[in-house]
Amino acid sequence: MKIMHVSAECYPIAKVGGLADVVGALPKYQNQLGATSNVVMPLYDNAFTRKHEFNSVYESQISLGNDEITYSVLKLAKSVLDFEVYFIDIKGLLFKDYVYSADDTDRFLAFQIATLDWILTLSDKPEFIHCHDHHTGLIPFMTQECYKYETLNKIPIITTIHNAQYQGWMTYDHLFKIPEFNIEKIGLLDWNGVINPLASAIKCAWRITTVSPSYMEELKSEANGLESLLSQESAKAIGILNGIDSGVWNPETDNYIVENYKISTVEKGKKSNKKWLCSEFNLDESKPLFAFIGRLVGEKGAELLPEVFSKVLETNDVSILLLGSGFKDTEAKLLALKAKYEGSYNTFIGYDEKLSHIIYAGADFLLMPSRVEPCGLNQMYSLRYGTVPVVRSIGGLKDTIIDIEDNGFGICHDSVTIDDIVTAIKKASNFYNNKLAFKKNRKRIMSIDHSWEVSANAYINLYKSIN
Ligand SMILES: Nc1ncnc2c1ncn2[C@@H]1O[C@H](COP(=O)(O)OP(=O)(O)O[C@H]2O[C@H](CO)[C@@H](O)[C@H](O)[C@H]2O)[C@@H](O)[C@H]1O
Repeated sequence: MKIMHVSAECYPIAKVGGLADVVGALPKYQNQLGATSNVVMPLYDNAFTRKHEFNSVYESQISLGNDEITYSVLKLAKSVLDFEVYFIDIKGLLFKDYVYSADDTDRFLAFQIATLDWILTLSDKPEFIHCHDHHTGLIPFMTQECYKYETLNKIPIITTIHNAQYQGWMTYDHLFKIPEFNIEKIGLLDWNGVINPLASAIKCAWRITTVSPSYMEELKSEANGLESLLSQESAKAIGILNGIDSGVWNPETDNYIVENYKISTVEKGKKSNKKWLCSEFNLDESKPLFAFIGRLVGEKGAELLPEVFSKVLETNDVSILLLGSGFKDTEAKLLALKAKYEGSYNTFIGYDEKLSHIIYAGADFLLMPSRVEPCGLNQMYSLRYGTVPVVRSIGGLKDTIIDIEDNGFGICHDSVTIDDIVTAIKKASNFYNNKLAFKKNRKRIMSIDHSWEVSANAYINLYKSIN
């Protein structure tokens, strides 16, 4: 079975969020199941590409409207991953020092066209093309409707929605950049009067998946405008829970963390990591340490955090550490709190992979007060590192975390309000003080298995079900 994943991100090559983690792990686990699964992605100007050498396997030109653009398909000179990655290199357009920015429309249009043009030339074509999010959302339409890709129209296209909030909207000024098709089919691109790549993918892909079963259900009533479309197409849609790469996210072997540990040494291991964090960020290690890691955006409930933290720190004996970036206003408010709560609160604005691993290892609790959470990986990483997730029960969080009061192992709250989040933190704090139960729970959560094996197989079965 030959599968080609098409994605804007892939760990460890280029990561903005959870999409990279999934695309960096799923092909590896599919290969372990006997498939030949690889990835095609843009070549960016980043630390990974500067550190590695590439060979060109194909060179040609695409038309993007009136422009003729030269592109190359590159491969790593020496394979460093457990799957093959093909890079679409377009100088001046894709090859930038960022993944996403204001010029995404042309960049990802060019990426999709170059990818399909190149696949057309392959003698050994993929049997399934697996697209991820709206950056690849026009591929199902183009293979189905564009004349030049007619020979690809028997290849099943699967689209996975990692986040339906972002849809890649573009105005009709861009229509002429899409390779020629029967204009009567224009409705397959349209949603509410604009070209909507995610909506188009939902209409045209052979199968739609979301990254958790609950998120699939929730999208039917809340999908940033796509509710009715998702309900209409629900017969070809399924939710498959993400896994985690247990090779990368393993406290026993993780090279990033201060001291490695396993279930039998969890108390000592976590203590060393917490000590390092508390000394680095001037926090009191005798108090329970609550952490937040993620994009500071509305979906994650991030703009409530400054007020939540103030309320909690006024009356509770806790330490809080935040790692993230996003809304400038939220960043400024979070930074401003530092002076007031010196010694029990700190925040690191930015992206730092190594620090995120140490936080999963050293924190006692991980906060995820998400408004929307298609799956969420942070809670699964934190379980593996013996850190108790404090989550809002939604999407994948609902599918993976059970509250301690329901014989579970995490702390859950129902709504995203300041009061609800503060109450959940207080409940977590009380749980921390019940030392025996807390320690027992750490061992319990570390043994929960969320590795990719099961989900990678679910995708293989999905491909097989297409005929
Ligand atoms: N400042 C920072 N420094 C270092 N690391 C940081 C960081 N901010 C975030 N990360 C890392 O980025 C990843 C975030 O993954 P999530 O799945 O939680 O969220 P995201 O919303 O990006 O993904 C979307 O896609 C994924 C994958 O399908 C879904 O799980 C999710 O619900 C959906 O919103 C984790 O590996 C986390 O450690």
